Amino acid sequence: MFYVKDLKVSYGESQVIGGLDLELGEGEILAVMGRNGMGKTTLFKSIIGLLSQTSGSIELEGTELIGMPSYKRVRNGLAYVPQGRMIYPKMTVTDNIRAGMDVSKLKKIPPYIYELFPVLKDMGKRMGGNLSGGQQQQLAIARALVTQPKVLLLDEPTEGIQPSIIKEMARTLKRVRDEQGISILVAEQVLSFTLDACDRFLVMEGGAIVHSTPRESVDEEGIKKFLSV
Ligand SMILES: Nc1ncnc2c1ncn2[C@@H]1O[C@H](COP(=O)(O)OP(=O)(O)OP(=O)(O)O)[C@@H](O)[C@H]1O
Repeated sequence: MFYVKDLKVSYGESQVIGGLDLELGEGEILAVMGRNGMGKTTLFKSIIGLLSQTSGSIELEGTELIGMPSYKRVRNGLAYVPQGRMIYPKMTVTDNIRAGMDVSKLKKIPPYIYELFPVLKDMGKRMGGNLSGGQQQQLAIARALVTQPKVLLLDEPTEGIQPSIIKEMARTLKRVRDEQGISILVAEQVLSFTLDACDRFLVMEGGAIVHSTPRESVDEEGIKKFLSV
């Protein structure tokens, strides 16, 4: 349902991704793993349309997204939670969630958002910036979900989050997939999290995919080697 084909991305003269292919299946949770600087964020930013020097094909349910500005990609069913979350710190939690609703034309925050993230209901009137890291990550995911995407892109969602909350986030992602039918592409360095959450694993090195394996046959030691410096 979602394909990236022969994706090339450059910053000025330097090509960081040189012809990458990937496929995300219907209802799949796919991990893109790799050390810092291997190109995960560049891949995600180019998929959502934040980088201008991008070529190739990015196709969502038959629609070509290359060349479209980000807001049109979101209207076509992509949602993006960037690394560092980027919630609005001086807006309330409720208004942060509502910020995603222009796209979907939802009038009310759907009940499933609060079923997934009860804390966001309790803290609705607080400023986004006053939430803990884990709560801000939940808020960023909630804001992405109210756009009613087909594909959710998450860039290092566990960064700066406590281990107990990381476990909970893996369960949440599976609920999002199971209950909302959303396919998920997640960039990560934390293997315990992707082992809990993901159906398939890709490893990026130097802007290319160098390893691909389904969850059932994952070689943990092999992936750890890719992740260690
Ligand atoms: N704005 C930029 N201009 C020039 N080069 C960049 C820019 N952003 C990233 N790069 C380079 O592109 C490569 C890939 O970086 P990228 O941030 O995509 O990696 P990453 O795997 O997401 O790492 P991290 O986990 O640290 O975000 C690196 O060599 C980086 O130095």
